Amino acid sequence: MSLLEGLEHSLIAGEPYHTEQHFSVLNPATGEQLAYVSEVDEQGTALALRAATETFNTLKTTSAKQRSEVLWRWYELMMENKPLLARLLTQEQGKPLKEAMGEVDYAAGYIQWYAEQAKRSYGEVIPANDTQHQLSAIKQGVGVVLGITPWNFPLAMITRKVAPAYAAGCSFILKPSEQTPLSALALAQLALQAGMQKGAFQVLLTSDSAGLIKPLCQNTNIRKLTFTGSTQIGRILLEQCASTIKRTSMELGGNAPFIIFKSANLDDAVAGLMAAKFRNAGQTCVAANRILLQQGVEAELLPRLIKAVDKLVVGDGLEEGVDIGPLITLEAKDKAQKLIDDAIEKGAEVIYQGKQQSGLFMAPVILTGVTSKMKIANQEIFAPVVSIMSFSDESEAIELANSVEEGLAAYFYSQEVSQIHRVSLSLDYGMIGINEGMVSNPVAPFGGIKQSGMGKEGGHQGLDEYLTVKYLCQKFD
Ligand SMILES: NC(=O)c1ccc[n+]([C@@H]2O[C@H](COP(=O)([O-])OP(=O)(O)OC[C@H]3O[C@@H](n4cnc5c(N)ncnc54)[C@H](O)[C@@H]3O)[C@@H](O)[C@H]2O)c1
Ligand SMILES: N[C@@H](CC=O)C(=O)O
Repeated sequence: MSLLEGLEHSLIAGEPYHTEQHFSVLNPATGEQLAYVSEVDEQGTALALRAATETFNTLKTTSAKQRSEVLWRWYELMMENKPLLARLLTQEQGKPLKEAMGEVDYAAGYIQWYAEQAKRSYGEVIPANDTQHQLSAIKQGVGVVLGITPWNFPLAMITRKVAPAYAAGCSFILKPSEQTPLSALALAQLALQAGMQKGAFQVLLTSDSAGLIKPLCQNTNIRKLTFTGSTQIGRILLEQCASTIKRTSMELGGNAPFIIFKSANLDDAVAGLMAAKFRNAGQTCVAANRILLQQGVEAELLPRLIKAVDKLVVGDGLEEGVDIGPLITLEAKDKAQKLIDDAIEKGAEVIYQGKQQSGLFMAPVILTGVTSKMKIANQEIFAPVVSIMSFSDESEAIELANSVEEGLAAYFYSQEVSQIHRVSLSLDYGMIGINEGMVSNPVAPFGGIKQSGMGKEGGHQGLDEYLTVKYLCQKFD
């Protein structure tokens, strides 16, 4: 069977699960229906829970080496199917094909990393205070995991959860975004082909996330929830998990400052900003949301920025040469336009406006004179809009940067060694790009602080999210 056949049903205990209720998956570039997928029902959910619980027990009898080998095979299958996966991703999510190819590599990179890390969940021997005891700490899989993922990275946001969970010996039930379920199903089919147990990675499809997820959050068989999405939904899920004291990881929204100091190499800063702002049409959690420009560099920097932005091509991501695909929905485009209008009303100036676009496409916009009073500085724009604020000195830049409730990623450009040291320590963010606009990397701990969430994905830290530490205290006669 081709990878793309049968991507219409939830995948439960290794089989497609058919129901009568359906919802449409649309291509945001063309509006055409890509698939008409079935909604999981209560029976299907119960079946998935049973399979996940049984599989967690089976996984206890597998070695780390066996799980590592399955992950390696899954990685290889992803790479073998890279063009198919990338095309499907562009069709359901909209990002340009070259970015989709990059996401396949990035997503597979997490599987490869955790194939290696699976064998390294070391425990420790603890020196006892006497000679009659041996104390140690071992690590074990946390149990059945529920994962909920967004639409903006339909592959990578899944593999960076499922791969470490499986490496740790956990079974996983995924509820992907209703906008991008097909990539999730394709990933799960490849995992099965790679030899993953049938209940190890199951996918539940629904357009009623709230209805499906609330009882699962309250279910005692599920020991962990890992969520990637907005802060607003993260808050609701934390409340729902409180009754069963579930372990949680929360990868939530950002509002990244991108600070350009006088001492920066301005060509590098523009290149970094283009990557941090325009990847995925601005729809990334780590997108540069507030560009903080030191007074005095505008005259040199802005013409370079305008020149780079003017080269961007907006269009269907499947077309050659396209840099910016459609936004995910009309609401997303309307929201971005409202943020621009509010900023203009409060005194911001549009210094660049690309050619107006129809449908879900949006041309790049550059605004200057943005202040903290404007809505655009206080929420994720999630669109190709560069929003520029200005500051006079380093302490003002840090105060402005830290003035929001989010703390996911921040970026700054400077060539002064002592300034780099000071600013790195002062920014209240989980990830800092220093003279670099792209921080994402499977080998490093990705995650935010403050209201951007808790927990890490990637790095050796990402495995610990799925492990519990058990202390063993053994007495000798
Ligand atoms: N920190 C990170 O690593 C990271 C990565 C990617 C995206 N994000 C954030 O995700 C957001 C964009 O994604 P989105 O629009 O899909 O976010 P969202 O919060 O609307 O939805 C995320 C997921 O939650 C589900 N969901 C929605 N309401 C729910 C409910 N009441 N109960 C249970 N599940 C529910 C959705 O169906 C989707 O699968 C942005 O805020 C972005 O910053 C964060
Ligand atoms: N862009 C992030 C995901 C958030 O949207 C990443 O690179 O992993």
